[in-house]
Amino acid sequence: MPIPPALLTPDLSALTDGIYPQPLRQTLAGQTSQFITSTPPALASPQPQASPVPVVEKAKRLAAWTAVDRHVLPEHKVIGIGSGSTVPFVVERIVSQGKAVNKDRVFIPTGFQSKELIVNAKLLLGDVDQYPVIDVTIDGADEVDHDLNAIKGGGACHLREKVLAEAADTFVIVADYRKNSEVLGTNWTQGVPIEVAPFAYAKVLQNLHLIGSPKATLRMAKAKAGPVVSDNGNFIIDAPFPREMMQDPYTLLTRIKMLTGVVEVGLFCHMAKAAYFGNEDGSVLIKWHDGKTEHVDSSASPKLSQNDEISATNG
Ligand SMILES: O=C[C@H](O)[C@H](O)[C@H](O)COP(=O)(O)O
Repeated sequence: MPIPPALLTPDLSALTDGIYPQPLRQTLAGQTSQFITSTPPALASPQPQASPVPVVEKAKRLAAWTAVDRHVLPEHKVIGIGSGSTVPFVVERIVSQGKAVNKDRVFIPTGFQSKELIVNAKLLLGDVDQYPVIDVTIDGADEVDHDLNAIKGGGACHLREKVLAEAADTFVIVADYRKNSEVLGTNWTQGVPIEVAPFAYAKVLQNLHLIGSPKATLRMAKAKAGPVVSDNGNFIIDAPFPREMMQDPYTLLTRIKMLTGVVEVGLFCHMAKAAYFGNEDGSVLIKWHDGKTEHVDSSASPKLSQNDEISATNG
């Protein structure tokens, strides 16, 4: 199986002087994962060659940095951190705001991956049961429509993600240009992620087939025999629906949620205040909840020069 390219690692050197409590346990730093950024292990010489960052990764980073610059302000003390491959860039930008501002903040994860990101960045970790009111949550998405409705759950994290989105005064989505759609299901064709109680999965599947998703299937794990199990111990079903049903995601959400055995649906309707899309040309498109759009051209968007190259440490 090809090893995915390493994601860029935040420069944490400024945060290691003892202001932050040391982790109580060893984390997964150094392991290769699609989602976890960590300091790579020391490599024997010769040093690996730098290779250009793929355009999509730059776009994710631009979206994440721009959103952090605008929404994670010094007065914000409780911050929700979403899941996925765009979110490491959110943490990277927050770390770059400096230890003075970060020492009074607590960060709430949406799952195992974001918990590792927070701990590895030596930021203070909290949980939503301690902090049910969050100043701002920033998260990725699998697809976002013209009304800022989103499909989420490609990484099976949407239950906790929805709780943190709801708990937040401000919920902001960050993504690359591929996620920007008119209608959900256009680019993200594998279906709406649905978290279900394991013992009820067959019944939920049957009911999903009946309400309009004949191809709904249980999500199977890639490097394990059997189904994907969420951070909450549940199964995930992916349910593709026809375009006419995806055009009204709120109605679809309520229908799916009514099925007994469903824990949460990866349709986020009327939740986001703004969605930031990094573009291939270095610009950022911002879609606001009131229908307005804003275009930050490449000359005004955050500069990526310092990290334009990525070490091919996994190569
Ligand atoms: O369960 C996973 C989440 O909903 C992610 O936020 C979503 O899949 C987007 O991930 P990425 O930023 O990797 O596209």
